[in-house]
Amino acid sequence: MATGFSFTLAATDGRARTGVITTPRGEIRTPAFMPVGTAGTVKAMLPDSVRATGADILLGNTYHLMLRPGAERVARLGGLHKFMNWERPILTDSGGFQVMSLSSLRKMTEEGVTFSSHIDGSKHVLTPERSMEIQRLLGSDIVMAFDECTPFPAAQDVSLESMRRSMRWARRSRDAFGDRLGHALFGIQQGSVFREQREESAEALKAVGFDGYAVGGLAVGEGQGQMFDVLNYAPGMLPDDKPRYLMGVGKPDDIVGAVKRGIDMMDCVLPSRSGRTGQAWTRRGQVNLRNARHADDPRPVDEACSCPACRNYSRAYLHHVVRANEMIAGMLLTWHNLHYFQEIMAGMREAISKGRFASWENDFQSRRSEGDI
Ligand SMILES: Nc1ccc2nc(N)nc(O)c2c1
Ligand SMILES: [Zn+2]
Repeated sequence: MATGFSFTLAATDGRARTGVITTPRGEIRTPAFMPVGTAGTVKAMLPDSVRATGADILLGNTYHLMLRPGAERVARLGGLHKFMNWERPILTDSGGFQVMSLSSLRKMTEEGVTFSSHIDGSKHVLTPERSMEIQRLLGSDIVMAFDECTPFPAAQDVSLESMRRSMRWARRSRDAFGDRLGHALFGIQQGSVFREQREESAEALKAVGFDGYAVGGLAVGEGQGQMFDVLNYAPGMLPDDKPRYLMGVGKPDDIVGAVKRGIDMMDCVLPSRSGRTGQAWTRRGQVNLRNARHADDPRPVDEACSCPACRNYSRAYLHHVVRANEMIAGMLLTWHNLHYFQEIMAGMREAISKGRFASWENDFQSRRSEGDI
């Protein structure tokens, strides 16, 4: 156990939980949503703005930062926190998922993965040991074990072999991580949509021992129905006194459904990526600001929202700057979306602490009309 890192459960309501992860760089209120800062920036946001939306922690990526500007360079410059001017906790993904989704000329062996950079074609290697070294060089507070995200769909035997390799890599990650005081190492459960494989993976991870446990291998195209089917049992296989992190999720109703099933942490590019394409997520559904019907609308995106975009700008203005492809469009809509996602998390934390999650969820679902509003 890494001292200086701890998780305290404050309340549960059904399978939903709320609590606090304490780290030397600050507290993380759970359930927590992590904005994605892939290459050392949450796109279109200043770090202070990210904090203003209510984020306690953000996510960085081993794959992107090792390729550019390079992990050793970031370390020479004082580490990722100083480099990107974010002094609160950072969780870094371990790279395997991004290698498989972004790089070319990949070759996977028991040792690890060799690949060519999607930026300049240069050759690179990622192994559990190198991934731990990169995340240490970055100064990551929460390090993810090096795994293979089993592609979906996968035949049962293919999934089994993939999961078992990830479990061998989890052991190597733990051994290479050492005991970085104040830093945590999270294991990642695999096993696709196969219950007995999820069970075997959870047992293997518990035998190694981690500071937190992620549910990996989901949000890979299986759809919400199958994801929830797995979440109906997978989180419960993981230790209940450690944080449970669902990777790559998701839309607002995915997030609520995951917390309802026992998930404590999530990350997704959705609020920032969709903000850059003119999409606003609101408590009543999605608003596509590209749509001409907003051209003369003096109202804010959401009257009930206190973010700078809703306080100071009309839909007409946002429609204009989106259509004109002005930078402020991505800035304002990213800020609004991240603010709204954090509002969902704050609402759930409060509801769980008061034993009112069911009525909060009912209210959340009833406000959302389908389609554009
Ligand atoms: N949907 C996702 C997103 C990110 C992931 N990262 C790792 N390391 N492993 C997985 O299974 C992921 C799945
Ligand atoms: Zn807003």
